[in-house]
Amino acid sequence: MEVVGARAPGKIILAGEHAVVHGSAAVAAAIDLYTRCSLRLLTEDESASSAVELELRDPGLAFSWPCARLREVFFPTDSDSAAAGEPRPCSPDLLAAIARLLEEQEIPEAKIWLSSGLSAFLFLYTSILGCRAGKVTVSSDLPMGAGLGSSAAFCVSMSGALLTAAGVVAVGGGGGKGWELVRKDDLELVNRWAFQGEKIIHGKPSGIDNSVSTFGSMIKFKKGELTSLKSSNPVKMLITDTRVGRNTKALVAGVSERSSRHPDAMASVFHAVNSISEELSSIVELTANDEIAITSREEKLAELMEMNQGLLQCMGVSHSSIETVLRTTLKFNLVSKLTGAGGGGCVLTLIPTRILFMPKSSSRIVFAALKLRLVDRVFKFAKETADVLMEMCTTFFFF
Ligand SMILES: Nc1ncnc2c1ncn2[C@@H]1O[C@H](COP(=O)(O)OP(=O)(O)O)[C@@H](O)[C@H]1O
Ligand SMILES: C[C@@](O)(CCOP(=O)(O)O)CC(=O)O
Ligand SMILES: [Mg+2]
Repeated sequence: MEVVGARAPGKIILAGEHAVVHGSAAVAAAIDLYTRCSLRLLTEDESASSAVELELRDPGLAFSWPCARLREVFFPTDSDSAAAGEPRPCSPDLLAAIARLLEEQEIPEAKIWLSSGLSAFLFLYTSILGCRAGKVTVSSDLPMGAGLGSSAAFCVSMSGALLTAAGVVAVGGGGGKGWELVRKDDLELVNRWAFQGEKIIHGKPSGIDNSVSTFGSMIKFKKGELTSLKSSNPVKMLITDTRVGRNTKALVAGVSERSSRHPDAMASVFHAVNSISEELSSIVELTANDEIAITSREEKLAELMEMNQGLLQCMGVSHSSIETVLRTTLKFNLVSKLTGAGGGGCVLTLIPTRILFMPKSSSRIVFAALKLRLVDRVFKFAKETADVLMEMCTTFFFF
């Protein structure tokens, strides 16, 4: 049995990160960068030592767990009791046992952040397939720990591959093309399993990242409810990666701690973010027939992004690297906000149509100047090489 190229996209959050964990609305869109997962169940002949193997192409690491050792940890009392049909959480005891199991692997200290992804992998694999020998290969276009939802894309592509190998999800059942190839019920099952994986990586995820990665397109998300947003006018964003590493779990926990120290003030912040997300989602859905000029629509979007960024600062999740990108883009009258958990990671800059409609040569000059400044600034504090995430031509996302 072989499943090839199950893939799930990363995302940007246009408004509402962190507040969404506390019940506010948020708006997110899938982007054209993917994590891919392939899986081959091994027969006894192929796997003499009978093991579960994982190859992570991007960090360039491979892991292997003997099935007998997995059985001791995951099914100590009886035979395999994987039940792919019903997603369930990983108990704290099991999580602690997985952490001990991972100590047996020699994960390089510089890549220790992979542990949470490996824990999610082991939990999803054994929950869905039991301790059957198999080889899983993962590759990704996404930077990890940068706010573009690599953890969710990892869990969604993994759950999709595992559930397909288990024979629970059928590719082609939904007819149509692309996402429609998998039936809606099956996508929902993939999403629910991926959420259990995200819980291992994020601690307390809202579910927005796995939902937009599973269902694609642009969504509004509030308290576990997803509304699909239809936008006929493209919005273009530049994504800049500050290359300052951070960890979503710690940032989400930090906001919760601030919220328990200042419950009333933080409730007001979350309430304000909710209003911003609601207004932003109605603006992106405006059609060409609505009587609002593109420029005034973009001005409103920019203002909402600016307000959201201020509130993210209030939550304590901005960072000097993010502030540097904000100041740099502001010199060109462009508005930016962090996206994802913040604390470093990626920043979104709204690129208004007025720039895109400039004669080609002058718009190129603006872009070149912007890019140079960003590279220059980002280079200074990150001490890294040229650091704008992608070339201009590939950083525009059309919604
Ligand atoms: N391709 C992958 N292989 C292994 N682990 C991954 C992969 N992608 C993401 N992860 C896990 O997700 C973590 C990053 O998730 P997170 O801190 O939520 O940031 P983000 O989701 O914004 O990239 C990584 O530290 C790793 O544990
Ligand atoms: C901060 C948060 O709103 C988004 C986190 O996104 P990312 O892992 O930084 O890509 C957390 C969540 O909603 O689960
Ligand atoms: Mg994440």
